[in-house]
Amino acid sequence: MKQRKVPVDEALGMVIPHDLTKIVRDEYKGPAFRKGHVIKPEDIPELQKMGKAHIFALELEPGEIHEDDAGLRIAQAAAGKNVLTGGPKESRVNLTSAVRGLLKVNVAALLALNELEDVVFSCLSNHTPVEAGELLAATKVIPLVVPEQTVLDAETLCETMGKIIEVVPYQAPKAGIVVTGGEVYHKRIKDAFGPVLREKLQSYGGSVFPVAYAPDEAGAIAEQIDLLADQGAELILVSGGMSVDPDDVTPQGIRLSGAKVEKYGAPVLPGAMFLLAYKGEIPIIGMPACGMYFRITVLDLVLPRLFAGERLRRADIIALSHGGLCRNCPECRYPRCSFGQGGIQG
Ligand SMILES: Nc1nc2c(c(=O)[nH]1)N[C@H]1C(S)=C(S)[C@@H](COP(=O)(O)OP(=O)(O)OC[C@H]3O[C@@H](n4cnc5c(N)ncnc54)[C@H](O)[C@@H]3O)O[C@H]1N2
Ligand code: MOO
Repeated sequence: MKQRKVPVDEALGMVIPHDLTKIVRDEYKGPAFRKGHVIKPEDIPELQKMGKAHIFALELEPGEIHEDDAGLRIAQAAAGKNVLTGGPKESRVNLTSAVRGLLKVNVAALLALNELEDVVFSCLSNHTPVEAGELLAATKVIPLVVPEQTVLDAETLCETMGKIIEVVPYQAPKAGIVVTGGEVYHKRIKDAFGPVLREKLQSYGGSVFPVAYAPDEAGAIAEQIDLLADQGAELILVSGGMSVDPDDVTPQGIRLSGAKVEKYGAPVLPGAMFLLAYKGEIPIIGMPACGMYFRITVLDLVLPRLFAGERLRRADIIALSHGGLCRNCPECRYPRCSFGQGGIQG
């Protein structure tokens, strides 16, 4: 790269090669002059007021690439399904989501990309639920000019290791709910769990069968699970009876329905007594009573992934331990917080 230093008062008609940022009394004001701006007579005193005695005209050598073009090419190489790339802005390129869904980060490829000299790619944590239009990631190169080989290496990496990020839209499985507990079944108290679970399922766009009820008997719980499965439920939540009382028989009921347990006990708080099983292809969740009392629980880490079509295993539940402790903030800002954002899961 060659840079020609030109005194500002001789720069009339020249092209500003990159954004010139104005800092007023230590306050960042954003670019005063955009890259590509052609200097007009009235700009010269303005540039001098900014303290610029010279501007630098940039001449790229063969095999070199400007930061804006490099950032754009890396962003385009990294963007998987449902990820949009914007134009370079102050030399960084933002990647946003085209849809509502689950962000998937190819963690191994992300780390390899950031190993490349002068490349930075920064993103939200793996498995973050995101909205359409939401900022997912940003990328840039560090110097003003990089060897084109750096960009070629980034492009090759995204071809061989896979795209860095994608967003999987939520599918809309038909879901069933079995509310357990003799006190509710015998109508001694009003069901407060069913409506909470129904609303949560519907928030991902799913349709929900009418809530089924069962007393604290494993056989009766299994029967309701079987009935829902026969009716075509593709996901079943079973509430309550998940703890250590003698009448907490929901895990037994789930097993009795023929479901195979992946994990009973999640390293997530709230949600420790959570259970995930599969009856054939149908995920069956045993949800402890905390799901009724707390707005955000383990269910909010697991449901978006099930709605995105993931088959979760024991190891996936164990991986939730990193970031699995809710701070129980006075004002909940989930998912804009560390809950469920360990980021180590591949
Ligand atoms: N000694 C221990 N006690 C508890 C433990 C433990 O490990 N050792 N774990 C605690 C944790 S963590 C949780 S979470 C809860 C788990 O509760 P369960 O899922 O077993 O909940 P239940 O016993 O069925 O109910 C608790 C409470 O909530 C009421 N309930 C339940 N379902 C409904 C409903 N559909 N509508 C209205 N109210 C409902 C129920 O009547 C009970 O009062 O256990 C901790 N304890
Ligand atoms: O399953 Mo419980 O969340 O730890 O309250």
